[in-house]
Amino acid sequence: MKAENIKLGIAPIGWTNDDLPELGAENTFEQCVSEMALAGFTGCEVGNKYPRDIEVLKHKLDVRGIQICNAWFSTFFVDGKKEETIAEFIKHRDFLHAMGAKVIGCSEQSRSIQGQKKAIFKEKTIFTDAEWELLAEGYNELAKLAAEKGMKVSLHHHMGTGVQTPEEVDRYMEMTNDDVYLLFDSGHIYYSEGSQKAMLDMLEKYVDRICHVHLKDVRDEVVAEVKENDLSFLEGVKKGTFTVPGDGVIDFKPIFEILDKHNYKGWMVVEAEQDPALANPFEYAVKGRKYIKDVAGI
Ligand SMILES: O=C1C[C@@H](O)[C@H](O)[C@@H](O)C1=O
Ligand SMILES: [Co+2]
Repeated sequence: MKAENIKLGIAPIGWTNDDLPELGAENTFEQCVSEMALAGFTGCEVGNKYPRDIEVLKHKLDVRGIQICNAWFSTFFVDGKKEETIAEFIKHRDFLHAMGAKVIGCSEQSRSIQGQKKAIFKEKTIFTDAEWELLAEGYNELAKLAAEKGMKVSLHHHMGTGVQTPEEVDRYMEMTNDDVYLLFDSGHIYYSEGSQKAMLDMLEKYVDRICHVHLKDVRDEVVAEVKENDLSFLEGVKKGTFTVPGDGVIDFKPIFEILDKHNYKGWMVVEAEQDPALANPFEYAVKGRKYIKDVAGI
């Protein structure tokens, strides 16, 4: 890949999982960001243990050569919470802007089952036509608010949410304006469809409206167990659904080729939530970084 186009980050979720606080409770913020830098990354997303004071956070990241590139934001437009979502979004946008980030990765969490004890393959939420209108209207508005600060808003397609499958991503992309973007997460689309082709088709189709990339690998044998036993998303995470690129079933070479062919400019963020007691986060960060070097040449 063209090194000048790409910045490489890693998410803190491999050290401490905010969705499952018992995973990695022992890992400190300092350990996490030091190990990210030591593994060869220059950016990261934001976790619950990060200091919220902008100057303190900037300092602790600057000395390690790390910058914030994005942070998750939950929207609730379908639940009818437009005003609350927008008020929270503005605070989140301003925090990210102060930290120097250019993108805001959102997820529509209305009726999401990703944090619930429900069978992830059987009980996902489906939006009605009227709910899709609420979603699109909300994201069109977020894009304008992001643009006020020279930023881009994106939606993270995600297991267990109303925007998970290729058809749902198509609908989101069709119903929103061209200044509303997609956050591409290799692991979530592979998990949803069980297919490398579906993952690449989605990337190729929307690459020009993708403004942020999560690199997540998947263990097929864990997905099979999740399906067979009607496990929830988080039960799967604990068992090791996800891992770093190069450690699972996904071939990332064509992902890198598509991004490169279309001159994608931005961040690729390794995001591999798994139990840090079983998968040492530093060692897995090094492993993911080495795979990217070997396969993408950067
Ligand atoms: O971007 C993400 C943020 C996490 O909290 C989420 O559950 C994970 O799977 C993901 O892709
Ligand atoms: Co992600």
